[in-house]
Amino acid sequence: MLRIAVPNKGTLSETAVQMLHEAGYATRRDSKELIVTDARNDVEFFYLRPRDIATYVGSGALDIGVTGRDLLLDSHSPALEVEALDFGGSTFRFAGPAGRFSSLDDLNGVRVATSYDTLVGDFLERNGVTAELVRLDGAVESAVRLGVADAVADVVSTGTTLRNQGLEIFGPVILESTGVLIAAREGIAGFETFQRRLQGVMVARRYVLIDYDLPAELLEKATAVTPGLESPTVSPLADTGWLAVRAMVPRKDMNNVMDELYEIGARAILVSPIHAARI
Ligand SMILES: Nc1ncnc2c1ncn2[C@@H]1O[C@H](COP(=O)(O)OP(=O)(O)OP(=O)(O)O)[C@@H](O)[C@H]1O
Ligand SMILES: O=P(O)(O)OC[C@H]1O[C@H](OP(=O)(O)OP(=O)(O)O)[C@H](O)[C@@H]1O
Ligand SMILES: [Mg+2]
Repeated sequence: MLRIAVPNKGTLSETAVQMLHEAGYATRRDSKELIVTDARNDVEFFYLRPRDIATYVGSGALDIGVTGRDLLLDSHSPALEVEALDFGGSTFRFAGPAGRFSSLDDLNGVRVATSYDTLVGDFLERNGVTAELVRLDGAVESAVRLGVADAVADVVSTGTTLRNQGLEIFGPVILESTGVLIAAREGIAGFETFQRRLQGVMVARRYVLIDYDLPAELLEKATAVTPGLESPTVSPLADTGWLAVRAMVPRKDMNNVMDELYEIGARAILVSPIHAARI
């Protein structure tokens, strides 16, 4: 039975669990449930703190996990990052009081608060900077105002939390992070099926199906606009001068694609969602 670690709290949890649900797996019914056995799919899910997941997977106690790249690197776990997922994207940055710092070198000799002291320590060391790291559990943006640090290093998404504390980003990007699928090792039995199911959910979210009718002589032009994954499906209409065309297009592009197809001469252009996919 495949043993999978899932975040039980925090930013990654809800989206990760929703993704498992869409991929056809059993999920917990209430937030106190820590283990869910999905016998039909031969998988067992362990709901764990996001920060601990890389440790469980890296030790081999669990086979696979969903966590953040920043948490994986901060843990120094030997777990392998196998795939970037479509959620939990953030940037890891230094920030300080407006105008106080301008470059990484300005951090020499100052106190930097962070919940990711290993990640930040490694970065500073690689760059030859010596700072005093102040390890905090969270809400590190308050550390400067409260006087326990001179600067912070933390996850930035919209930047609202920093702004509200009068802090400004400076220096290089420490890390571009995202939700990731991690594995204890290569070649775990059942891993590929699990991975394909998650990929299927991501594809179903990212793409839509487009159908349209087209005068036959315009097929080449229309194929250039909707090349599909392999190539579009083309079927005859009862009127021999016309074709019906179907292809996948990125959801974010669908309105531009519809406009372009209409201008070329396509009609009856319809878009529908994809509920599930195996690519
Ligand atoms: N605002 C955000 N937007 C996107 N990803 C985020 C955000 N905040 C955190 N993350 C990502 O989520 C992961 C875990 O962070 P999160 O803060 O949710 O966990 P936690 O700190 O353990 O939980 P909690 O904050 O509830 O104590 C990290 O990979 C981080 O990069
Ligand atoms: O750039 P923003 O959109 O403002 O988001 C970034 C904030 O979100 C996370 O905090 P979280 O709510 O997880 O609290 P924590 O710091 O206690 O973990 C992160 O640690 C930042 O503080
Ligand atoms: Mg947090």
